Amino acid sequence: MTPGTALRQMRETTPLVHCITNYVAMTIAANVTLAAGASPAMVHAPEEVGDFTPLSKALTINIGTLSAPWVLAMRLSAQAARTHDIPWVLDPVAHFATPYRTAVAQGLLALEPTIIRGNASEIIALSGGAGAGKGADSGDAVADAQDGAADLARRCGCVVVVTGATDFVTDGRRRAMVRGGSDLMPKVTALGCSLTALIGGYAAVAPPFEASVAALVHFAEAGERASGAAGPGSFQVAFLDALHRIQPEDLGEDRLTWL
Ligand SMILES: Nc1ncnc2c1ncn2[C@@H]1O[C@H](COP(=O)(O)OP(=O)(O)O)[C@@H](O)[C@H]1O
Ligand SMILES: Cc1ncsc1CCOP(=O)(O)O
Ligand SMILES: [Mg+2]
Repeated sequence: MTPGTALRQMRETTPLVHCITNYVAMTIAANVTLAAGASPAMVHAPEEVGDFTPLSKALTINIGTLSAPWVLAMRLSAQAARTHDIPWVLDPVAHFATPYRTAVAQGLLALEPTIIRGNASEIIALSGGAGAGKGADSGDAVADAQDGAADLARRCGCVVVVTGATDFVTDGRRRAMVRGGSDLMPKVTALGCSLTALIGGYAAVAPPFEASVAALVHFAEAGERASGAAGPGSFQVAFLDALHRIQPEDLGEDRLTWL
């Protein structure tokens, strides 16, 4: 499925995306997902996620701001997604930073995410390498994460997305890069988390690899359109507008390079 077709289907069906994300990201991730064309719901109480996930067309789990009840909710919803065959996306924010975070990420990995999306430092560490990341921001180049990402994809039977100046996506067999965006994107907090939520929206209507590519192309196009902004503040506004204004025919596959 092409990115344009995926966007058309997402907008026609406005899939409900169950998002468990962090306190920093909640508003922008919801706005990004809405602007692009899906319907996000931020639901994280352990008491209700087991009932809510099965109502959704996709689930996204982001470990940015953890605490024990959230971790329980993450596990319960990932288990529900597996039981009901709902695609789910893992965003392992800074999972290497503390033993607690590492253990939570490994526990979620065992629940077989459909797609993993992280920056280069996160994916290098998740694939067993030693990255330069310290917190939520990457300290590594996407190129250095590619082989580890492909190994991780094969080992986990999932699609792995590595983001940065140029993005990379692999299912362990196919490898593609997506170019575009703006160097203002890493200056706005939680855009990576927002991309994870949007990948959920696309995963509701397209197979995991194609869904990932479509979300990356949509972000790359919107980032480029907003790149004339004076700084990160007005960029965020222009980026949301661009996500909304982009039409299926704007999502050309010319941004994609097969490796
Ligand atoms: N230097 C850059 N140039 C263009 N786009 C970028 C750049 N850095 C990050 N992006 C884009 O920003 C989005 C978030 O990616 P990233 O910053 O890697 O995630 P995270 O916020 O999780 O660290 C992605 O769409 C990515 O393509
Ligand atoms: C700053 C911060 N701290 C904990 S989660 C978070 C947001 C990270 O967002 P992203 O990974 O998209 O930059
Ligand atoms: Mg991130």
